[in-house]
Formats: sequence, structure tokens, C-alpha cells
Amino acid sequence: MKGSALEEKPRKQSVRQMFADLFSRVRPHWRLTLIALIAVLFVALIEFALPQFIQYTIDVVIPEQQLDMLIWIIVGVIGGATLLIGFQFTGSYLMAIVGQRALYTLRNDLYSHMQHADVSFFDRNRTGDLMSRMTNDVNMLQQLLSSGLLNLMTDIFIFIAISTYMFYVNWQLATLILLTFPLLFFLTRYFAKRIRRAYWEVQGTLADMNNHLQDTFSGIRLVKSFAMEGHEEEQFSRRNESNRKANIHAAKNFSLFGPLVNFVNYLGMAIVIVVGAWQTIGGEMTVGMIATFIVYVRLLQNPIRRVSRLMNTIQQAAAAYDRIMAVLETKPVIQDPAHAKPLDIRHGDIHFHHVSFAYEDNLVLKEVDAHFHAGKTTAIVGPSGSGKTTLTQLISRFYDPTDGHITIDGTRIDEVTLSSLRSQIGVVSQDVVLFNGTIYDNIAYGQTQASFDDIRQAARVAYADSFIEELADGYEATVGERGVKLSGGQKQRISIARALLKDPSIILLDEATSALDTEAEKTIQAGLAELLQDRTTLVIAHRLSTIQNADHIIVLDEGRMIEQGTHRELLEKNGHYRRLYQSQFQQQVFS
Ligand SMILES: Nc1ncnc2c1ncn2[C@@H]1O[C@H](COP(=O)(O)OP(=O)(O)OP(=O)(O)O)[C@@H](O)[C@H]1O
Repeated sequence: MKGSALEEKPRKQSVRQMFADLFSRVRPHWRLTLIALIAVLFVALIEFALPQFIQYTIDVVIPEQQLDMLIWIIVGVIGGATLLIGFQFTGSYLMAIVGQRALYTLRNDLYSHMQHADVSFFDRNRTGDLMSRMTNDVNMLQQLLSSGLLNLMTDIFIFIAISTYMFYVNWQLATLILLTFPLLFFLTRYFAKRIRRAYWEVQGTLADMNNHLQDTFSGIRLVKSFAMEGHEEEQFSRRNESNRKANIHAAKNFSLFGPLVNFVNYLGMAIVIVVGAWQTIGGEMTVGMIATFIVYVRLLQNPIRRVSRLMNTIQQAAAAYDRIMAVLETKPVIQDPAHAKPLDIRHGDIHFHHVSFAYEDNLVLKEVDAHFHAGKTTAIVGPSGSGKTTLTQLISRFYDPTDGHITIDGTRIDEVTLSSLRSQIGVVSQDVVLFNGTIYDNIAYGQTQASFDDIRQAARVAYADSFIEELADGYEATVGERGVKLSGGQKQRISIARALLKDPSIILLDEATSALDTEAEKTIQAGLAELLQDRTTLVIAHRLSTIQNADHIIVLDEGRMIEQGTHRELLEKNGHYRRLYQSQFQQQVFS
């Protein structure tokens, strides 16, 4: 098993690549985007046109005392401002729609990618972190698309309109103002890098907080039973503090960047005042033109200031995009091979051929040659950590052997489709996983065709029907998050019913170690007996009766299969099994 956790550092995924990706997601909605852009173009034109009233008023209306023009000026300004409302609303509403639609597909892609990721991907990455990538990071991109890019377009249009006008009216003054721009350019580049790094930190610390929340909320009983509330508060506070510090660090850079940009803009204003006054005295400009120029320099400041704010959003989004791409770029190792056929299980004979397996560098199974007979029950025994669970997980291809291969009825399992393989394997494990839904949904999970009668029949055979019927809502009763509203034995029986409904040819059973009362134990055993009948079963055995009743036993020790045979044969061998039996199982006779 190869691979490592998703990166902890920014990868400098180029901003250009992010925009290219976003662009391809926006393209299907080009009509809405085009209307939004046209609206934005009008916004820019109106914002540009309104100051012209100042020049006209100062240079024409006041000197020529055209009082009757004032009404038209009011109509013009208020009319323009009203149109501005309409166009601004249209632009921002439509872009919000486009942003939501584009990111809806990204979030779906991301989820679908994660659903198909290897089990080892989830071993390596923490749930809170993955959730954070799905939610916060995608939201960041959404913000950029919906509001950020719209502002950018408005600003670009305004910038082009104003600078063209300035050059047209007074190119010398316009050139002087534009000379300040390279300074802005360098400032922007310098701060972009710093702000981006800072936001990577921010998002990383946020994910860390999410991880902590996920762990402690889902493990709240553990926290309380060890009276660790205070400790966890401290731990949370520490992560919260890292997040605060990272945010403050980002804010420091950002707060410095804004005023520096402002300073450069005031430099521009100083140039207009001095050079403009000079030219007006020399008769080359009018007072109205200076006034309009000053308003325009101010208006130019808006795009630049907003671009600086947008840069903040872009850097945040780029950091988020990096984190999303890190997920999207991990390729699952375990997938359907080319030309895979569905697995056709006739008997259910499972063979391990010289199978070795390592988690990263930890060799857990070593050259295992084992045969699990069709329709029979094989108990796997061995000390804790000897590789029993891992061995069963290789059959479902949750992991692939590092060496050797596995066959079912002579067909290599890595040559058939994953869905056909997994759909014929039932897993019943000691930690029963139930989703927050009704009992019905949990039994029917994965069996969309099943009728209510099928489900009820499965529950009956699993000895679950009687307790379900006693619940006020019966099969429609909700089980709570992870099934908290049910007892351990009830959860077990539901999971047996679920496996029965699936009707698999192979059963992988991790026997419960937790002590249940004898009554619950008896019903579970009865249900299990129904489930295992005539199916190839691998059971990680914890109970004496299970190994005694098993058709075959294999003994693992430090990843090696050291013995195999029936209970009697193995006892007679007087080897590892006998010692294991004496140390682990024999006392059960008396318990
Ligand atoms: N997802 C994993 N990632 C890395 N190492 C793992 C993983 N799961 C198990 N291991 C390691 O592999 C070894 C075998 O674990 P496995 O769970 O297969 O043993 P086991 O015999 O089932 O143990 P137990 O009886 O205690 O459940 C152990 O050393 C364990 O630390």
C-alpha cells in the first residue's frame, strides 16, 4: 500500500490554472454569464458617465447661469443612479447563480472522487480535514466566482473607460498618473505571495479544528467517561488559537497592503492637483476638467483598492483550490482493471496464493498460502495484531496484496469488477456501522429492489423482527447517529439482517468480543447460524464455540500462517494453536 497524506504545504498551484479550471466550469452557463457581463459593462459606463455632469455644471451651467439645465442634471444623475441599481442587481444576482451552479458540480465531483478513493486514502487523511476541503474550500471558490470575478470585470471596464477618457482629454496628465502603476504592480506581487501562504495556514488550522470537533463530538462518551472535558477544551483552544494567529498573520499582511495601495493613489491625486492646477493656470485645462479628473482618480482608486481586496479572495481561493486539487489528483490504486468481467461465483472457493501485504512499510501478512473451502466456515485465530482483520479485508479488495494474489473459484479477484466482487461478499463486523436513518433504510442499504416483505423476512431470520415490532415506529423508527438509540445486540441483529438481505456467497465475520447478556448472545448466534449456512465464511473468532464448530482453522502469528487444521487436529499437534487455545479460549469454558 503506497501513498501519503494530502500535503500540508501550499503547492503553488498556479492561479492561472485555477482560473482555467473555473472558466471551464462556468462555460456551460455562458448565456447567464454573458448577460451578467453586459449588465456589468453598463454599470461601468454609468459610473464613468455620472462625473461628466460635474464638468458640465462647473464649466457650462455655472458660468453661463443656465438654471433651467439644473433640472436635467438632477434627472440625469438620479436616472443614472436608478439604472445602476438595476444593472448592479442583475450582474450580481446572475453571477451568484453561475457561481453556485459551477461549484455545485465541483462539490459533486469532489464527493464522487472521494467515494471512489482507496480505503487507504481514508486511513491517511483525517475526516475533519476532508470535510473542510468539501465545505470551506469549495465555498471559498464560490465566493471568488460569484462576487470576486464580477467586481473584477466591473473594475476592468471602469478602468478601461476612465483611462481612455483621461488619455483622450489630457494625455500628459494621464501618463503621469499611470507612471505610479508599476509601483502598484510590484506591491501586488510581493503581497500576493505572502497573503497566499498566510491563507494556506488559515485553512489548514481550520481543518485541524474540524478534525478535533469530529473526533470529540463522535467520541463524546469516551471524553466524558475519562472526565477529559477540560483537557479537550484546552486542546480545542490551542487549535483555535493557531487559527486565530494564522488569521491575524493574514490580516497583518492584508492590512498593510491596503494602505500602501492607497498611498500610491494619493500620489496620483497629488499629481493631478499640481499638474492640473499648473495647466489650468496656463489655460490648457478647465476647472471642471480638474474636478472631473480628481473624481476619476478617486474612481480609479476603487478598482485598484477592490482588486487588492479581490487579491485577498483570489489568494484564499488559490489556497483552497490547491487543497481541493490535492484530493482530486490522488488516483485510486484499487479500481476495475481494463476489460474487467463480473465475477461469477459458483462455489465460493477462496485461495490465497503466496500473499504478502504491507501498510506503508509495515509488513503485516507474509507469504500466506491459504484455502477457504466453499460453503464451509474457516476460523482465523491468532494473537492481537497478527493480521486477521487485514487478511479478510484483502478479499473485499479494500487493499491489494503487495505480493501474490487471491482467487475465488479460480478467478483472480483483481481481474473482475469491484462491484461484482463486493456485491457477493457480506461483512458483519463487531463495530456495526448504521447510518442515521430508519431501521428499514439500514437493513435495505444497498438493496434498492428489496420489498418490505423481503426486509421483514431478513429481520425475522436474524431474530430482529420481534424487537423492531415493539418499537413505537417499528421499521420506520430512526436509529440515531451511528445507531446510538439501539443496544449493541440490536445493532448486531440489524447488521445480520442487512447481510441476509444481500444474500452474499461469502461472509466475512469479525466476531463481537464485547460481552452481551446470554439472552442477546443466544439470539445473535441463532441469527448468525442462519446467515452462515452454506456460505463460504471467514470468521475472526473470539469465542470458543465458534472455533470448535468451525470446519477449518488457520492460525496466524506475526502475519504468517503457522498452522491449520480442525480444532481436534490442531490440539493434537501440541503447537501454537494449543498454546493459544490454553491462553485465550480455554477459560471461556468456565465463564
Ligand atoms: N489501516 C491501517 N494502517 C496501517 N497499519 C494498520 C492498519 N490496520 C492495521 N494495521 C496494522 O497491521 C497490523 C495487523 O493488524 P490487524 O488489524 O490485521 O490485526 P488483527 O490480528 O486483526 O488484530 P486484532 O485481533 O487486535 O483485531 C497491526 O500491526 C496494525 O497496527
